[in-house]
Amino acid sequence: MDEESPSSRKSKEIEHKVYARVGLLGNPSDVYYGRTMSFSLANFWATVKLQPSHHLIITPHPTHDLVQFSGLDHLVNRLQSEGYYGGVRLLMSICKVFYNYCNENNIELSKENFTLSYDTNIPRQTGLSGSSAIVCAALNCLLDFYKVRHLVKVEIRPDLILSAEKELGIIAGLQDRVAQVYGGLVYMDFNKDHMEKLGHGVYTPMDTSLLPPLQLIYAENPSDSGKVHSTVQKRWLDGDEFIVSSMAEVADLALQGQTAILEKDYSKLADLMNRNFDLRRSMFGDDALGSLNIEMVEVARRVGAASKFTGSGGAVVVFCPDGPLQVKLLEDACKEAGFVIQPVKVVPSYLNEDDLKTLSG
Ligand SMILES: Nc1ncnc2c1ncn2[C@@H]1O[C@H](COP(=O)(O)OP(=O)(O)O)[C@@H](O)[C@H]1O
Ligand SMILES: O=C(O)[C@H]1O[C@H](OP(=O)(O)O)[C@H](O)[C@@H](O)[C@@H]1O
Ligand SMILES: [Mg+2]
Repeated sequence: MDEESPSSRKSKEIEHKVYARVGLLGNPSDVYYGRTMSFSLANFWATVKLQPSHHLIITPHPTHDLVQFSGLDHLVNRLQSEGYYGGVRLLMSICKVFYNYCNENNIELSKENFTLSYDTNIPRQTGLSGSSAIVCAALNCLLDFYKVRHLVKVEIRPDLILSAEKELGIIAGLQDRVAQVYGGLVYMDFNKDHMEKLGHGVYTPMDTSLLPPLQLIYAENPSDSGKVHSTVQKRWLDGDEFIVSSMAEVADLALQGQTAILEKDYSKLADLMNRNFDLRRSMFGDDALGSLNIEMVEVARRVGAASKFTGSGGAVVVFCPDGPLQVKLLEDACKEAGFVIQPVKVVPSYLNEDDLKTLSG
């Protein structure tokens, strides 16, 4: 085989950055044929780098995929706080899903190999979609490396990213992946008819400047979306009436929220956000949500702000309807409680021309 010079390999290097996401309204109904409104969060991101190489190599991250420890106590502490998994399995899984999708759709892939590595500053397992940011960035690298971006429709990409996580037994929904493929603020309808007919939801990008200033609170608090969802998913599949009707109400909040945002009716938005969390709490129960997560929501509510989880737990999105003085009160309360608070920065849509050409309609 031809030996390439290091500089020629470097010039073929591909890197993609994908941001965290905030579920603003309607989550977790995306897992249950509902609706959500979510946006891509500029505060945190994951990057995946692809370099052409002789063999196909998945590089473990030096800290997120730690395999060398100072001793047994270090190993055990690490497993207790962060669990067994980092991002390697995510990268492997998206490679498999991508390869199978291309095969099934007669998309020819050249025989070249690559080395994939990743980095992320998205707080780990905090419901900010750290997992799908890594998968989405890797998919973007593969699409460009094999030059098949124009052959894989934008609407299908969130399904591929989700399949990569389902493959690993992680229960998750599409909202994260849609926000991360599209960028910006997106209203999503996962109605069963659409999903069955089209194979994906209906995604409507919205103007991010319609959003009021929002705050993000988070804690170092790994929560596993798969574990959090498992009991509720089982009850939903069994047709549990309370779960089915509550989930339908959660989905309806996103529909009402779309109108509220378009009309800049922010007091309505505040009510919808609060109701969203209250419904989650009644369905999942306090034990599954965890006291620290509940406290993050309550800290905000004690200063009169509206708050809810960004994802399945670990981070909270807050709206202070009374403005900067209320934000200051919230900052003080977070400091006292030991939570990190940051103003939300929203990422504008980042579909490029090739992506837009694949959009149907
Ligand atoms: N920051 C991270 N670095 C490395 N791997 C991560 C990170 N966050 C999540 N993962 C991987 O993704 C899996 C699922 O994470 P998940 O519970 O969905 O968290 P999140 O809310 O961040 O998406 C984890 O078990 C782990 O394998
Ligand atoms: O429970 C939720 O709101 C979300 O949980 C998962 O996101 P995560 O960031 O991993 O907590 C899931 O992937 C989403 O689809 C749910 O809406
Ligand atoms: Mg996740």
